Amino acid sequence: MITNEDAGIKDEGDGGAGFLAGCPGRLTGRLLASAGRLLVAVMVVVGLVLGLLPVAFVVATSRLLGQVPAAVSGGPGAETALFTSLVVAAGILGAQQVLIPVQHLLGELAAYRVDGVEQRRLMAAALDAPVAVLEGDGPQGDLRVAAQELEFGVQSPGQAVAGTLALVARYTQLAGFVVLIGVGFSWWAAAGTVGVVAAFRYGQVHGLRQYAQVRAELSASERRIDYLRRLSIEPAAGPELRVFGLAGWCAGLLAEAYTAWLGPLWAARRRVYLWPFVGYSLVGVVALVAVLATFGASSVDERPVATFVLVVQAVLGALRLAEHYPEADLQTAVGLRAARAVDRFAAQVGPRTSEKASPIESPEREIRFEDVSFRYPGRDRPVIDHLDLILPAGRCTAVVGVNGAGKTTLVKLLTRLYEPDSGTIRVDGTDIAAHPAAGWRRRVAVIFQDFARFEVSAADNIGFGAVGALHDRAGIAAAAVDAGADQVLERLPGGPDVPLARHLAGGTSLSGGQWQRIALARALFAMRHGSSVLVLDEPTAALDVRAEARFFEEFRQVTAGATTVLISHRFSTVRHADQIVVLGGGRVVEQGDHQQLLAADGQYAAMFRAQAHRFTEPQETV
Ligand SMILES: Nc1ncnc2c1ncn2[C@@H]1O[C@H](COP(=O)(O)OP(=O)(O)OP(=O)(O)O)[C@@H](O)[C@H]1O
Repeated sequence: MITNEDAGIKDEGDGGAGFLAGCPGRLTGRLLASAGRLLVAVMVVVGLVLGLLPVAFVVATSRLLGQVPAAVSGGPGAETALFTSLVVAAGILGAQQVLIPVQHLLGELAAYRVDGVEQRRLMAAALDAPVAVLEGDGPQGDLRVAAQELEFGVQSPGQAVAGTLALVARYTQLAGFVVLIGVGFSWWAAAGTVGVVAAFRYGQVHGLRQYAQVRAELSASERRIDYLRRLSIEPAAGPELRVFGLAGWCAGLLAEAYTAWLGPLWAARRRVYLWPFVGYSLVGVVALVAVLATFGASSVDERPVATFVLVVQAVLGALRLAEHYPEADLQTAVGLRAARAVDRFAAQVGPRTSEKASPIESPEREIRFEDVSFRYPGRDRPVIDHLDLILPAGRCTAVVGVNGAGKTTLVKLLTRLYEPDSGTIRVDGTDIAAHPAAGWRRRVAVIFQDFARFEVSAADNIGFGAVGALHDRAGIAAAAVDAGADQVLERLPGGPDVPLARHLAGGTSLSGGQWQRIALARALFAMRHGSSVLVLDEPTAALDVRAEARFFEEFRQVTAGATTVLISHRFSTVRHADQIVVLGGGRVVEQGDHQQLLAADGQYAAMFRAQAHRFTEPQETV
């Protein structure tokens, strides 16, 4: 659960809560650097000019009005002076009209650059993250927030940077008007005007920041809405939603989730945004009345018309700056949220590990689990509990056990997707944790129970077993033959290069068993390119009986010399393994070959007989 302190919403000086909110803090500083110094410098200059132009316009038009009496009375050169002032005022107005789109374009460019940098950081961290981090609740929330904001770019870090730079124009303009009031009328009135603007702005910005904080606190609700929305529109659960008549249930849950999200949001909006805004605005109105009363009390006769008009325009111009800034306020209040999420996520992932680590030696004697224990984060009981196990090199070890016994977890430890809490996994005496994980993984080919189905061609799906050898089309074809996937490839409507995703142009889809053969071929292709440890977690669960029998007939030949770990609930295949290990309670409870374990008449024998019984018992006829 992410607290507000974790989320860094209040602190960090990223703008504070004052009317100058949005000014660069540490985080904004880093993001500004991503936009590029030159671009930021140009934007600051454009902002300064854009801020000064309205002030200059007020001066020019006041001067123009001041020149009218002389022009009317026909004084020498008065008409020319009037015309010059008119041209100057029009020029200023024109320059403003030209610069506003320029400011907008530069802002978009800055946002694009900053979001690009953040997006790359996020993707690098996500692809580098240990599975344990990726599966954690907090990191998942951060990933979602960051990916969503960066993808849509509405209130993204880049927009926060663009918004921050847009404030230069606003506050330059305010400073200009204040100077005009000070010089043209009184510095007390100037200070009063600043006070009015500050009060209004504080109400606006403070409220928005509180609102952003509430949004951050509701991220769990947002995630639930996301899940339900995806459930409703994506094809994965579509068939079951329809067959079990779950559409109404899904719609109801979605409505509930929206209410659970919007209720607190609306309440918070009233609490933190509306009422403080009303309060600060009242303060502002009182100060405004005081300023205007002072001004009204002074006699027009005391000052030239031009000065009077100048001050009136300056006061009104400054007061207009007390409004909500659509180009900056929401962006600076919410936009940094994704950048903080990227920072937090990257901090949990730690420094990047090298993909280029050289592979460590293949096992010659054994892979040994020594007193290994492991507990999933948040779980109170260990899944693997002081486990000792030897996997002889070049032999096939089958691992069996009831559902939830920890077989897949064993594979995750072997492939270093998780690290043991205690104990060591050694390859010929060397601790695998002593080397970069990538170096060890290059020796391991694995098919997980829920293997990946990449939305690329069948050939690439196989080639991803050794991505550096993707060009080895003959090897891919041979691996496909070994896995019995050659017929799948041959029957593909557009050949092996059509994408295996129906929503892609020319794409097609495969059956579960066909996919499993592709995944098998992927692991076997990896074996052709340097992997020597083969891990198969339920490799034939989706294969028909003939395909399974054929696979295991050829399996020994294809995997000859490889250190193989085979997890399966099918005892017809397990029985051929050189060694069979029964896992229970996180430890090895039985070990031996098929005959030895049958003779021992323990758990294995009971499980084997139960399964064999199902196939040999005569079926009752009705
Ligand atoms: N990512 C996870 N986070 C928390 N607990 C997990 C996680 N993955 C698995 N577990 C738990 O660890 C235990 C062992 O799971 P594992 O998948 O290793 O079992 P298994 O022996 O492979 O089961 P099966 O035969 O059903 O595939 C189960 O109780 C499961 O709930």
